[in-house]
Amino acid sequence: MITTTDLTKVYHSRGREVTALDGVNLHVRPGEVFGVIGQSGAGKSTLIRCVNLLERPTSGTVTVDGTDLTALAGRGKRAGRPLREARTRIGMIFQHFNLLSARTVQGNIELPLEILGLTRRERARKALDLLDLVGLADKARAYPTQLSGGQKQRVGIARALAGDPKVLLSDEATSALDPETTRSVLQLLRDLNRQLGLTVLLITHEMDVVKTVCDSAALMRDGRIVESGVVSDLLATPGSTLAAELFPLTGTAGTGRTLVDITFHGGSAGRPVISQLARDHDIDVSILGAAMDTVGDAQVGRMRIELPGRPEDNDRALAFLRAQGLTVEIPGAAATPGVALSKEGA
Ligand SMILES: Nc1ncnc2c1ncn2[C@@H]1O[C@H](COP(=O)(O)OP(=O)(O)OP(=O)(O)O)[C@@H](O)[C@H]1O
Repeated sequence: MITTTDLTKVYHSRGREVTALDGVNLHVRPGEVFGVIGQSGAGKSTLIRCVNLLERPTSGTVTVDGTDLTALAGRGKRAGRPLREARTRIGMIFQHFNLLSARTVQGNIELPLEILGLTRRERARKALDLLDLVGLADKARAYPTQLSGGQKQRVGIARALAGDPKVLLSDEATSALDPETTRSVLQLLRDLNRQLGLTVLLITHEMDVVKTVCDSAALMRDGRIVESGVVSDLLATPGSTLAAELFPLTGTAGTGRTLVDITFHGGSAGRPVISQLARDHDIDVSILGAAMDTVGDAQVGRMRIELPGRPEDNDRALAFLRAQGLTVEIPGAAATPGVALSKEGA
């Protein structure tokens, strides 16, 4: 649904060149929620602004729903008609909502519909339908200042859906919201994704957002995508940075002992594997840390355990864990990226 090929953006600022995007290849499949995560300055905002050509990339291409946007003329407010039309099919929501304070909620949602040339009656009907969809049917006549942050973002979402887009871009849409409101807005995005088949590309600096709502994710650093894939595959990939950051584990091994990181997913998350390991192999297992959560619809988790003896003394125990369908890693040992993990440039 969204493909970027060798996307590069170089800014020229005060006689200096800043490479914000450095050959980004991204592939977002139809109907998925795809999260791009990275620290401040990694290039996330630039990427999302290049995807709908608010910024024109220095080189590379952006294809959305089969249209090569980079082949269409203009950019930002000076976009030519074909690009403007293509952009009406791409909705966008923002961290600070970007609502017009002088317009009512309904007036804000009607704005893109005015640009699309709908009649007053058509606009009103569509805006009220959209308000219903985002759970704000009773706020049509309110002004943005009378709304909470979560309600403002719901209006932003309704406005973004006015052009019946197939794609929704979200630029840190929950970063200004408290945790509970964040959860309800993410749930709304998930519902819309399922109900309307909407493809969502979101950027965030919060791992929790990826965990809660994303089917796939990419990690950005210094303008490059350093890791990407389906979240559940990443979790099962030894050496994945994203997996380690989604479920951070701490704890170091005592001398002559073996640290083991185990990832549980699918059916294995509910089985008493550790007690069986201790019983069947007659060893003492120390649990140093664990994190269980629901990713997408599946229970997943990671656990760091310590076994007596060195790794070579624990071959049978490690083989037992692998035979249970678990992903097993010895921290510090050389990682072998699995096939599910695409490492750019590798
Ligand atoms: N208009 C601009 N002119 C010059 N440099 C820019 C411009 N916009 C972004 N940059 C630079 O490009 C790099 C990537 O910035 P970008 O805003 O895309 O990162 P980000 O990951 O979204 O960070 P944040 O989460 O802080 O917004 C940074 O070094 C930034 O300073």
